[in-house]
Amino acid sequence: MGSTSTSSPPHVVIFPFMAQGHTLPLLDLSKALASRGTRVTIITTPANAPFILSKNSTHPTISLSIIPFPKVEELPEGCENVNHLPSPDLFVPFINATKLLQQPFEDVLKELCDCDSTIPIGVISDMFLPWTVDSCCLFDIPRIVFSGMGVLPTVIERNVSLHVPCISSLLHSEPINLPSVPFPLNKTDFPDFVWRGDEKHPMLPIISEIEQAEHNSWGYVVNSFEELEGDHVAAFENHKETKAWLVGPLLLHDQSKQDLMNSGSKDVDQKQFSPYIKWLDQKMEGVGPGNVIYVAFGSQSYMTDLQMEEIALGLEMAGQPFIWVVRSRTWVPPVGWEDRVKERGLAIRDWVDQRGILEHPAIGGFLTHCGWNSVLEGLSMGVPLLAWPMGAEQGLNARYTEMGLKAGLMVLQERDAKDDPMTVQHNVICDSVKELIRGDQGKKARERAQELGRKARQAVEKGGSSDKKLDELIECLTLKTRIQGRPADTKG
Ligand SMILES: O=c1ccn([C@@H]2O[C@H](COP(=O)(O)OP(=O)(O)O[C@H]3O[C@H](CO)[C@@H](O)[C@H](O)[C@H]3O)[C@@H](O)[C@H]2O)c(=O)[nH]1
Repeated sequence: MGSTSTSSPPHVVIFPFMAQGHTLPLLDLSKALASRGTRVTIITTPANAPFILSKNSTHPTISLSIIPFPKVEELPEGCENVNHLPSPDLFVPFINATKLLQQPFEDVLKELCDCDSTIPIGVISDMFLPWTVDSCCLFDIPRIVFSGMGVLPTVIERNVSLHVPCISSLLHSEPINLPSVPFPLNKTDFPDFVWRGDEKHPMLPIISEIEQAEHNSWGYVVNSFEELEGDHVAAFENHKETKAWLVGPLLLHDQSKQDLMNSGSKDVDQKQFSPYIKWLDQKMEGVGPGNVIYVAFGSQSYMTDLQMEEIALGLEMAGQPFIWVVRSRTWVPPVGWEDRVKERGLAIRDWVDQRGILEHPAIGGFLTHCGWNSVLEGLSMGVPLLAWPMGAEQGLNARYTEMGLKAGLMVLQERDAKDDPMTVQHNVICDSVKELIRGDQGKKARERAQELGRKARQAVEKGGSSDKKLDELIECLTLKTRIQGRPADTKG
């Protein structure tokens, strides 16, 4: 058994899943690790590299290792990111294609392990890359899982499978009360294939692979913090049979903003002069703080043109200034709409700096699909949420925000006879926006969001709960390597 060289800094390999909602938090984690003296190698593919480089260019101890994305018949040529899939039906073929990254990934690990100073103390890889656990075993490197979600959805999904034998037979309106969940749920808060009891759903074999790989992994890092979800960590660890480190909100660790300010980098100039930030500055002068509603539904949601139309009309009717990130490639606004709202609305058909928008004092609320990153980003900036879940675990996040944290309101979405969601009408959107920005319930939600934002910032400050957990994670990995010997020492 060899001894750990004290001269080289600990080295962690990070392998994000190719979807912005999964990549962004791991880039934040990379920066947080790098700022603690850890060397980081991020694994990615050619088409994803420019985005990662644009976010990480200021950290000399973070490097990129680029492996080729496989050519697969079912996927459009050059499509290397879930956000560029033309249809959600291609999600499963995309996941299956990523399995072909295993050999090139192992080639990278081999190269790193061949040199004493670059042997990784751990690999942090996304849950959607379950096969990485086998690669890690091959080189005797601990694999740590990152799911992108919070703690509670996992605990809730586990509890429902234990306590509600046939969720699909429940009525939509029937409340589900689960032990250790302090608010009632509806069956449609769960992912579709869970509450519909669809045993042939193509995601099920993938979930089973993910669970098996988690079982063989060394631990879990979670983008959440003790003060938010600490009560549910024991149940989470119990279910996953592994230890969980709550190290979030990861976005708040980001020191690069400060670094950039100090270095006078052009990224800061770009941010200051981005048209929507200038527009928000003007709104601040005109209508004061907390009056603009920010509307965005993450990087993966799909919406009908009819629903887009209702949102446009609802925002117009609400009379509140708004910024709306429009992801649809097909929708065109109703005739005259743009002229009618041009004084107080901005519809952007591009990738925006969501965090930059949310931290602007003009923002008073966030109409969101409740992807976990959006929830954390809104709350970290003290912005109350108007929750409109659209899939995955978002229904659970939405219910938690509204009833558990009391930091948001929900858009009322009716369901048809088959329990499919119906188009939300413009008057519902209008009333919900008005209540969030100007109503009493919105005021209470804002106060709660601001309180949670303060707690979130404390968690990542020096000595805060997430700051300590991150130190502990590096320490445990380093110690494990010291005790067991470096992976290279165990080879032939
Ligand atoms: O123009 C844009 C659009 C999005 N974002 C960022 O992209 C991320 C989107 O993440 P999230 O809000 O979590 O939404 P999704 O992209 O839908 O996330 C997927 O991944 C999440 C984490 O696992 C899950 O909670 C969601 O259900 C799942 O849909 C956030 O950081 C946003 O700030 C931008 O910066 N600019």
